[in-house]
Amino acid sequence: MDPIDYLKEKLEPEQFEKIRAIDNPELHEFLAKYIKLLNPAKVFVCTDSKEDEVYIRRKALEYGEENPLVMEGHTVHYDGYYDQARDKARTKILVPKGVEIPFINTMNREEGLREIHEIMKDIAKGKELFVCFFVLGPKNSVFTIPAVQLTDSAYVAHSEFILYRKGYEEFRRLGREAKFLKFVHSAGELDERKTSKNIDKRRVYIDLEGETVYSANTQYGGNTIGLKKLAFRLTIKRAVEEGWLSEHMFLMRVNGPNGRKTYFTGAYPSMCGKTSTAMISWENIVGDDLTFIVDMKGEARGANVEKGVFGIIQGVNQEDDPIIWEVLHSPNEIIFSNVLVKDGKPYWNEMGIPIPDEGENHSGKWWRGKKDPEGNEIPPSHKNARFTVSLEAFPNADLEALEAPCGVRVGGMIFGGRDADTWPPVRESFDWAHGVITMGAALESETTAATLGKEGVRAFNPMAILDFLSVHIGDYLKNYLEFEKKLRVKPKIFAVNYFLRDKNGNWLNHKLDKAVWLKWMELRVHEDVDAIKTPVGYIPKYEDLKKLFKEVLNKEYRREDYERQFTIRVPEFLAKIERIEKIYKEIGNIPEDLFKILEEEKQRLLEAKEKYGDYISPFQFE
Ligand SMILES: Nc1nc2c(ncn2[C@@H]2O[C@H](COP(=O)(O)OP(=O)(O)O)[C@@H](O)[C@H]2O)c(=O)[nH]1
Ligand SMILES: C=C(OP(=O)(O)O)C(=O)O
Ligand SMILES: [Mn+2]
Repeated sequence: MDPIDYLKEKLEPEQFEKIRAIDNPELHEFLAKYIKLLNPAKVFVCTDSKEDEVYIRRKALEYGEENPLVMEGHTVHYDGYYDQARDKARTKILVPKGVEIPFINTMNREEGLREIHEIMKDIAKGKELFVCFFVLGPKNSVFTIPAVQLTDSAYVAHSEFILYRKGYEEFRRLGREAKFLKFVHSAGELDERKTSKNIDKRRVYIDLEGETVYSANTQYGGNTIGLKKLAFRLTIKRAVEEGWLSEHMFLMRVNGPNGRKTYFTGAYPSMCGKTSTAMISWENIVGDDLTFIVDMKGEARGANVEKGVFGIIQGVNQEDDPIIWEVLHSPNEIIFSNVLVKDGKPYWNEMGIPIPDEGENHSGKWWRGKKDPEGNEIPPSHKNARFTVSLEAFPNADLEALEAPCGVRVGGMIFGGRDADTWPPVRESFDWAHGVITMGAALESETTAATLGKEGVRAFNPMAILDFLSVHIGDYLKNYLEFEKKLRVKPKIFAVNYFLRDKNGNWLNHKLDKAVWLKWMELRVHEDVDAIKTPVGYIPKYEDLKKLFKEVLNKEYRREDYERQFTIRVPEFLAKIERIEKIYKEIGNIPEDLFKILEEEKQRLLEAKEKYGDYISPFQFE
């Protein structure tokens, strides 16, 4: 049967008309195929109208995937107890037979498609299926990528309305021209708490060839929100093929002297500080997770892929995060996930106020001391509990930059991770290639609760992107190195580390110190301050930081703190280079420059060691 005829027969006339209004046979074919396969009782098609959005929100409550909280606009959603993070093991990139890509969990495409289609057969039986249209990036711009999402979860659809720009009209405008991404999701059978029941059949399969991602038997946003980490795999591939950058980066404005606005991107692995950095009260957030960077007339221009925040709530407190705190306590449209609820109010770990001793959380009815089946004590909220809210709710959002069709000029790019013992808090690369290789490609970070599995293990994570990489790392790095040649004005590249510890495991920095590093980087982009040359890049001078600590945080910054934080740890740096070299040597197709640049860094470190010893005070280099 012709797809359009099938849709006419299956959908109610009002819904069918919405589909018919989009002149795109490829879309019709896709919809017909998956509506047939998933076999829902009912289909709802979302246009860009307010009513359709309200309908989704209402359905999330009606179907019990969300429950209202006392504050207007607030709801709570729970994911299953074992469905609280990204499932790396069961997330696979589908590739042609025989193809293996280093570090990437791949599967033979035909086999994967067969398996997922089997799992998804009749999976939405008895449920309502939502068909939603969005765009990645600002509308009608060089960044725009249209996407269609099928899901039987009103929670997923609701999250997407908060996080992405509506795209129905864009599909109508583009018609057959739309080169769109496709997402098919089903939460599968739900239990009495409305959480996915068949976790053993949880799958996230990414079909690069068909630009389609399938997600089944899971609800956690990192596994299900199509336009977020699922689309990211597809856009990385497009970017590498087309010569631009699709990155795991926040995008923010740092306010310099005399009203100067400088935009920065920052790539840190999940749970390593993207949202907390972009949210610093006196700077301005444009995005907190995903950024597209293209060259335009020789400038690197960045745009937020999204328009909302799916942020980690643990640790959000009134003192360090006054703006998020205020937003979370105002009648905005917010979905709280996997938090503790008592008397209709949400609570989370480390929120800086007393938390009730019982209530409801991701484990069901909860009381202090409750243990899970593995014997672990269950905290009030899950470590990876989140809030979902639109950027419009934030007084510190730079909404003009958010919607700018040409994006904003990127002045600096930052790489960072959880590193207890090697990298200083902030440093600047000698040039683009030095930054790309020694800061981006050499990034390591301790694993976190954002993915299932053991936490706190140091892991190779180039550009904070390893979990999402869909192409060979060599091709990805070549594209990065090539990108520089398109640029007349090059962003400076920096590395940060918020997570240095002393021998007793105490942090060497406060959570807000990052605000100072940002101001220093802003000055460096414009060469307003000098810096100290070390074997691993430029680091700040003590006097400049002392002044900034006073101005930004009204804090005294002691010489001994500076010295401890910015000591160049030669043995750790050398060990790291060795680990990184070994990793890259074991795989082919790596740009020669990578080994050359690492070797040069090693030689500089060895020379310094000869002269000053293993642990070198920053004052030695002045
Ligand atoms: N010790 C320490 N923890 C931090 C710092 N910045 C953020 N965090 C914590 O790191 C976790 C993840 O931060 P978030 O910004 O949400 O990470 P994202 O996933 O990269 O967006 C939160 O629990 C924060 O409280 C910091 O400077 N120092
Ligand atoms: C949604 C996620 O994003 P992040 O932790 O990077 O904010 C995730 O990693 O699942
Ligand atoms: Mn985040």
